[in-house]
Amino acid sequence: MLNIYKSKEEASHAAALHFVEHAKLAIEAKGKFTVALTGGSSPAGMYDLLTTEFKDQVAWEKIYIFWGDERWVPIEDERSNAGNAFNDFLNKVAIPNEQIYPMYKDGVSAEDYAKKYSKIMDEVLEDGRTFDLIFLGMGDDGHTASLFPGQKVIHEKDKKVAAYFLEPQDMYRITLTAPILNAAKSVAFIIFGAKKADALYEVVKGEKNIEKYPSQIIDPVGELMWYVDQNAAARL
Ligand SMILES: O=C(O)[C@H](O)[C@@H](O)[C@H](O)[C@H](O)COP(=O)(O)O
Repeated sequence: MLNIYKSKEEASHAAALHFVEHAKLAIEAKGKFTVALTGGSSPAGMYDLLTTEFKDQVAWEKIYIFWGDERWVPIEDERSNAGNAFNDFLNKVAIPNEQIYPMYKDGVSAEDYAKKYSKIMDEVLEDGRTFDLIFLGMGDDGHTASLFPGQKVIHEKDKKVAAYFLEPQDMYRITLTAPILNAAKSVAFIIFGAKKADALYEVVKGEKNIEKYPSQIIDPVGELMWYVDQNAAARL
C-alpha cells in the first residue's frame, strides 16, 4: 500500500508506528521480533521517533536486529550503515548487544561473512529466511538494499546473502537477496525527496525492467508498504 505524506516527518512518524505495531504483534505471537534495517539517510527521522516518542512502547529486549545491506567498511567508517544505526538508534534503546547482527566483521572477507551471516539467520529466524519486517530505502537510480542496476546479484536465487565488488562505488557490498527480501512478512519502503520522483514513478508505474530498476523486484509474500513524501511521489 502506497502512503503519500505531506512531509518526510509525517512519513517517518507512520514508519515508526509501523515498527511499533509489528513489534507488538510479533512479540505477542512468538516472544520475539526480527527486523532488517535499511542503510542510507532515509530512516533517520524514524530512528529519532523510536528513541523518543515511541521509546516506551517497545519491548526492546525482545528485538533482533539485522541489516538489509552494508557497505564493506569498518563500523566506525561514516559510510557504515551499522555505524549510523548504532549512533542514531541502537545506542539509545535497550536491545541486548548479542541480538544485534551488523552485516560487517573485521578481518574476514565480504564473501566469507556473507556465508556466516546466512548461518546467523538460520539460528535466529524461525525458518532461517523469514523476517517479521524489512525496511528498505531506494536510490535515485532505483536500487534497493545493495541490488544495483545491471548487477548480477539482482538475479541471485540461491544464496540468502551475497557479497560483490560494486565497480561504480569502488567498494564491496553485502546484501540480502531478492528471495529473502520477498520472504518477509512485511516490507516497508521509506522514500523521501524530489530526486527520487523519477525512479519511484518507474518502479511503481513504469515498464517492468528489474535490470534498470531493481526495486521492482520487491514483491513480498507478506505486506508491502510504501512510506513516501509528496516530493518523492510527485509523478505518481
Ligand atoms: O547502503 C545503502 O546505500 C542503502 O541500503 C541503500 O539501499 C539506501 O537505502 C538507498 O541508497 C537510499 O539511500 P538514502 O536513504 O540515503 O537516500
